[in-house]
Amino acid sequence: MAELTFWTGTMDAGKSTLALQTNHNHAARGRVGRLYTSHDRAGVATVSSRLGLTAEAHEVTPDFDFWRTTVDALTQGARIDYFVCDEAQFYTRDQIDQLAKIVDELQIDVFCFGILTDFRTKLFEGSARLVELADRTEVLQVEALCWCGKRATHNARTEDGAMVTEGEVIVVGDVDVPPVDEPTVVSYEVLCRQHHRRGLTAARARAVSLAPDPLPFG
Ligand SMILES: Nc1ncnc2c1ncn2[C@@H]1O[C@H](COP(=O)(O)OP(=O)(O)O)[C@@H](O)[C@H]1O
Ligand SMILES: Cc1cn([C@H]2C[C@H](O)[C@@H](COP(=O)(O)O)O2)c(=O)[nH]c1=O
Repeated sequence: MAELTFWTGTMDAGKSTLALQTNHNHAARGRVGRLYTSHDRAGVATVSSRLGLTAEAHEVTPDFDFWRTTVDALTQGARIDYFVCDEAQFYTRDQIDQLAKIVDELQIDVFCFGILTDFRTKLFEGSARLVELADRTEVLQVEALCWCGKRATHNARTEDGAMVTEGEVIVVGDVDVPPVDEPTVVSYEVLCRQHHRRGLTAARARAVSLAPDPLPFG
């Protein structure tokens, strides 16, 4: 029986690496797959892992129809055994519905990878629908860590090291710390819930710890 699987974790947890490994392992056994992604940091129609691997993929835009494209391909004689779908948080609710239908009606395995929540801690549309529909939702075993050493569970968006909670939902970016002298750059940092709640990023925690102690006399 084909399955719809959702692999999730914070940014930098290893999802794209696992997506590429999954594709490699299935292809190595002669299975025929298609790789999909949306808004990858490395550019359009690319799946990229921070470990250096990249692969060509099909770009999923909001109007892309998985069902129609797949039925058309099969009708024209193509063989498809599985899909690997990276950055699935950016897919629409309808697109996830189409993927579930493809699993059930066409017996094609669908492996999805994506983050669960955005910088405001709200579920992404695609991820919410995947949690609702997937046969299995798995959390990646490799732990991304907060600066305090606890498991990171949330994705913070930062500007000049300070956490922000307002803005567009989709802003492509990385978890690298931007150079201090650069103009305002949107970046991301993974945090534990406590530090996300308090807006306490690594830069802010460092600034607080370096602040001089108040004098003992008033
Ligand atoms: N220099 C490195 N050496 C070893 N592992 C690394 C290195 N750089 C990144 N990684 C691993 O790659 C992971 C990020 O992989 P990636 O697939 O890009 O994550 P995601 O798609 O979840 O954002 C990190 O959590 C870390 O385990
Ligand atoms: C939290 C959050 C993230 N994004 C973007 C930033 C990255 O380009 C991707 C996540 O990629 P990764 O492979 O999991 O590191 O999503 C966003 O647009 N909005 C957000 O709230």
